[in-house]
Amino acid sequence: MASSPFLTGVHTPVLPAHWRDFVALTKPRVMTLVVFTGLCGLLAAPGHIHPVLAFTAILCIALGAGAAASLNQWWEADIDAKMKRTASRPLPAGRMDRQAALHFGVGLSFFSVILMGMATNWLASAVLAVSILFYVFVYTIWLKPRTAQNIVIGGAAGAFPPVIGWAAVTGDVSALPIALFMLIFFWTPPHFWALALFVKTDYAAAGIPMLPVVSGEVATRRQIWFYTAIMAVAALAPVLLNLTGVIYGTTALLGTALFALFAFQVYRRRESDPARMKPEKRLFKYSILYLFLLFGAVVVDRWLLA
Ligand code: HEM
Ligand SMILES: CC(C)=CCC/C(C)=C/CC/C(C)=C/COP(=O)(O)OP(=O)(O)O
Repeated sequence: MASSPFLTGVHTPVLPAHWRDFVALTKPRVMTLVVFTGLCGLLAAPGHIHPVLAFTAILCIALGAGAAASLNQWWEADIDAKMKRTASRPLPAGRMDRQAALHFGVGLSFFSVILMGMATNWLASAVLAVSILFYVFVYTIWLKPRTAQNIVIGGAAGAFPPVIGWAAVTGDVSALPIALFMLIFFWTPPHFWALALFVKTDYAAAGIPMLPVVSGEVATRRQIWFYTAIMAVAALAPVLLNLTGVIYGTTALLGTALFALFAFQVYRRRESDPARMKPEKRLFKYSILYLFLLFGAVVVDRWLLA
């Protein structure tokens, strides 16, 4: 973009942003999995919800997650500008005014939370509100710039969608959605730190105290392994507690064994072998497939065994 006399700073151009930039602001690729886990929570819940209301509930999760992502980028425009991975986002690239991102994020937050309450119930609406507030205030504003454990606690925000989906149908929260919350909660550290191992130079440049930057690679690899072990317990908990059936049981067992193998390879790794995909990259990619598979299995189980 050519520089404009109306610019008040690098990140605050005066121009109407393209609709595509508003879509980009919602981090659509990451949110596919967020929405999928919410959908699975909804489909696994006992009871009945009208398809139109079910669709509205999932739409609200998507809009709420998009709103939270927009507010995250509104707050982090300067940080994003310093990292190669994020420098081309609408705000650091100067394609959108910061105020527009703020208004979009706040407006969408209210819209999604209120619509959720009107279409389903106010428990689902309240949990959606908590997850947005948690991502923006607890993770983005408070923990992320301060501690290397930022994603462990702050990552809880991303674990709420299955609880929201479940609550939208049942109006309450029981053992299975709590187990699914735990699964995502303990999945997040290996998911993110695996990625942080191969983009850590970016976080160092932006002054964000991500674990590999602060404690080094060896400690990060150890922590990935540690959280994978806890995640394995969370993944198998629904089976042990008899909350799911044989399809989830088999998927969780095999899927988690492979996750543990990849995490162990990350833990053991000392030197790079340029000929092969880095173990951390493999673990990161697999972490996404893993969650899709396990959540899908919860739903298949519920519908086949119903
Ligand atoms: C605080 C917690 C988390 C952090 C810091 C984190 C960070 C990241 C980062 C930096 C990427 C790289 C790609 C990008 O920037 O678009 C990524 C990718 C991804 N994350 Fe996470 N993540 C977290 C939690 C989650 C959760 C809870 C989910 C869904 C349940 C999720 C799903 C994904 C997916 C699907 C991708 C791949 C996107 C693509 O294909 O480009 N993440 N994550
Ligand atoms: C329903 C609802 C509100 C869900 C929230 C979903 C949620 C919190 C997902 C977390 C995933 C995510 C985009 C992390 C990025 O971290 P980052 O922002 O530190 O990544 P960056 O370095 O790419 O900006």
